[in-house]
Amino acid sequence: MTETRLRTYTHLTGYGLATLFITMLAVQNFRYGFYDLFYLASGLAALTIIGMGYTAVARRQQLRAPGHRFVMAALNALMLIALFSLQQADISYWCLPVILLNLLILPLRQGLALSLLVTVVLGIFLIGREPLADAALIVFAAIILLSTGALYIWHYDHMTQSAEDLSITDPNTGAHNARFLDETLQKEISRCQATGHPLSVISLALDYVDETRDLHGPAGLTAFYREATQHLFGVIRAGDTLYTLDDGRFFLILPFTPEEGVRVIAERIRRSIGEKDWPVVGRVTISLGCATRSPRDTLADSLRKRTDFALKQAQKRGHDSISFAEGDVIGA
Ligand SMILES: Nc1nc2c(ncn2[C@@H]2O[C@H](COP(=O)(O)OP(=O)(O)OP(=O)(O)O)[C@@H](O)[C@H]2O)c(=O)[nH]1
Repeated sequence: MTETRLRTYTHLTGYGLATLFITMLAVQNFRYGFYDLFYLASGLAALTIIGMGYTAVARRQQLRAPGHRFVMAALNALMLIALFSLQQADISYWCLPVILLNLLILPLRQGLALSLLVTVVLGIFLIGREPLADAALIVFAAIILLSTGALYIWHYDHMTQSAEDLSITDPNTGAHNARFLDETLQKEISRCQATGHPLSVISLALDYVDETRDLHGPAGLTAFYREATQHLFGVIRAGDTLYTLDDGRFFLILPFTPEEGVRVIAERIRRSIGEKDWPVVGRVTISLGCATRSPRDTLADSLRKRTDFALKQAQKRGHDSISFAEGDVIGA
């Protein structure tokens, strides 16, 4: 299940349960003739129903959906205004589920800020009206609810983020992995089609891999890939992204980079890797295949194929060289 769909279900369930609970309160108060509380509950129920409608309408944007902020702000404001204007201590219990609903519906910081505000206002109201022990009990319950809910949601957010990072990161090098490459490259291509900005890519491989593995073992090769990743991160500019592929190749996506630009950066990378004395493996060389997106490259796959072909050309013509998808070669 995607995060967007999960949030849609969570928001619908949260608003749905709140609507059920508040409607029961409305009916109960109507039966006993507490019309003020009946009107208050009806107003709150109307807001939670609006929240459900908004969730359904904006179901594809649930990760951002700014409308929830307004619904929840109105719900909290109505509750606090009623607390002071109706002067009924019973309403203080209604604040408890609202605190939980804030945390469930809003992003953690906003939910926490709103719930803290409700708790503080609730405390001020109760201390002025109720015996201290009763006031302390309700405020304590609100704080327990608030901290448990916030802690749980923080933990969930953290776990989701870690799982997401792990699924797109190569565990050895710390760069992004092949799965994320396809996703990002397709997005970059679509962006270029819309804006007309240039886009270039580089496929990069260590020369004489088998010999290096024989000489220094798989651990030596792994150490080189790790070091080279850090080196490349230092060479490329912000906005460029680096990927390590399963066969030991590196791939670079260079947004806003025209053909002349990719020639500059490719040569810079080739030279800087060749000049460095690497731990374990010592001096090494690399080959690079480069391509700049043409209007024919509407799919990530076609741009990757052209780049891989250019890399093969570079490797065929002698190592320590750069080949461009058009066939130009510079270097050794
Ligand atoms: N994507 C990307 N392009 C680069 C990088 N370095 C150089 N280029 C390209 O090469 C061109 C010339 O780069 P440089 O020789 O460093 O000249 P520059 O005037 O300092 O480059 P910028 O001010 O970064 O545009 C740039 O305009 C870019 O298109 C890099 O790290 N990443």
